[in-house]
Amino acid sequence: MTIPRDIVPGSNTVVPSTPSPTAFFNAGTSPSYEANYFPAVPKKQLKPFNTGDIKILLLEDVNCTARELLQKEGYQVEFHTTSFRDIELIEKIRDVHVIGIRSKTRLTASVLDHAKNLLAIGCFCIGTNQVDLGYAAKRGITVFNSPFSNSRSVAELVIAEVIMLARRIGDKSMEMHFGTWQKASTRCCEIRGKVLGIVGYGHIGSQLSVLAESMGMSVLFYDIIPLMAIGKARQVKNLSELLVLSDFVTLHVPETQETRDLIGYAELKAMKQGSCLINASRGCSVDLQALCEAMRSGHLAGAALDVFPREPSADGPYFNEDLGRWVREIRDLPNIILTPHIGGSTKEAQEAIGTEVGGALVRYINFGCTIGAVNMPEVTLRNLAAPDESHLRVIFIHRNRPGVLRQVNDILGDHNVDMQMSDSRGDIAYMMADISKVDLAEVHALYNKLEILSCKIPNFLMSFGISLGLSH
Ligand SMILES: NC(=O)c1ccc[n+]([C@@H]2O[C@H](COP(=O)([O-])OP(=O)(O)OC[C@H]3O[C@@H](n4cnc5c(N)ncnc54)[C@H](O)[C@@H]3O)[C@@H](O)[C@H]2O)c1
Ligand SMILES: O=C(O)[C@H](O)COP(=O)(O)O
Repeated sequence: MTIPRDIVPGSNTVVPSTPSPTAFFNAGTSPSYEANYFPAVPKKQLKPFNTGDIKILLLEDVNCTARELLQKEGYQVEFHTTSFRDIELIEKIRDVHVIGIRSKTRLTASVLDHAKNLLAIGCFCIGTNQVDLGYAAKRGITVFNSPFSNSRSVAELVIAEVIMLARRIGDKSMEMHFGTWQKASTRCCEIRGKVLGIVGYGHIGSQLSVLAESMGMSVLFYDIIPLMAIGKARQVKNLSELLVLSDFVTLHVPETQETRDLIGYAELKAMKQGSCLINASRGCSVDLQALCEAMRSGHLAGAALDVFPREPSADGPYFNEDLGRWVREIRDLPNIILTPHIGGSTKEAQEAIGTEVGGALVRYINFGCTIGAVNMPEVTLRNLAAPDESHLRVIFIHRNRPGVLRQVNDILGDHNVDMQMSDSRGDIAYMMADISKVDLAEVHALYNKLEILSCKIPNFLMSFGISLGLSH
């Protein structure tokens, strides 16, 4: 169905001659309603858009697989290798419909408030702690990530680090670079027969468990939920038990309130004399001052850090304060491997992430499908065998309150509803319906009614319509 540009006054949309998905969107909440709880975003005008109107901002050198995929859909893609902060980020995000980021770009509530057109966020990584997920949901903004495409890369890095720490390779390599030949076996050991303690037995932790056992290590793990152990690994009851028994402790937990300073003075003291610590999860999980002291006293034999309390937004020389307090001291200590957050930075992982998150964004924009979303109910409908221009998909995102669906269905009820699905996640509800046999005038009337409803109800977050005939 071709939606003419004059269907809504004020639209700049030019419908391309080759058919492409065409949609409407409308976002906003009633400013007066529970302003403290739900964001008061100014009401936006309902306007038609087609793929050529969709503006996508990709930051942090998101892989070219994603860029190509999104460009192929006809979206306008702006690409940057670095992350942005504060005013620069706010300026960049103001008009875009989609933003793609990795772990560095902080999308806080105050940044999101400036993103008036934002429909979706793609986190081209595993972690989503850099985004205020709850606030995004309250703004009707759907967030996607890649839950496991870089797990193997992180697990391989950790195995390498276990061996490097056991053989003090970081220091020996540095000595050679600076002209010293120092051949010694003192404080060097094999990893065979040693105990690897994994904290967080999710995608990365469990993958690492397999690799470590195949190298002859014994694996213990601690997780807040009971999990099936792989191979001969064994789940321990608490963190203390793991710390006391392990030769190498490695962290693979998400950033949460509970994992902040997970390893501090008491935990380091509980670790075995001469053991090593590896952190490739998030910088805030280890108290660096405590680590410095544990290393200086000789209680710990080594450490590997891939993540830091703060991280620079661009590549190049860094100052200690760019990474957080105690980094200067850590840089001077022996047998500490420092890497610039490269756990997931491999060709394989980045290509897979680009395809996965890029694909999820295309499915969301073109079909409203939220499968894989981390802050929205996961909703989709089966593909129509032969959709034509009379098929329209309507998406209505609203607060999960009694009566809203009835009001939406009162409007849809005037049409032939082929399929419908709605689901909720906490306070957010997501309704998707496919209607058929609608002509252009009816689409116009339907959207007028939905717009009037969205102005009247305090529970409205976002709605859009997709012409299924064109998106196939
Ligand atoms: N260095 C890197 O480049 C890199 C790459 C990928 C992921 N990461 C980080 O690693 C984290 C883990 O990744 P994943 O894919 O294995 O995640 P995951 O969600 O699959 O697994 C995390 C596990 O940690 C457990 N957990 C949560 N809180 C815990 C706690 N307080 N104590 C013990 N266990 C706890 C969970 O139950 C879960 O089993 C990510 O959240 C991300 O921050 C870093
Ligand atoms: O969360 C992740 O996947 C990792 O921390 C990797 O983040 P990056 O894509 O910024 O390297």
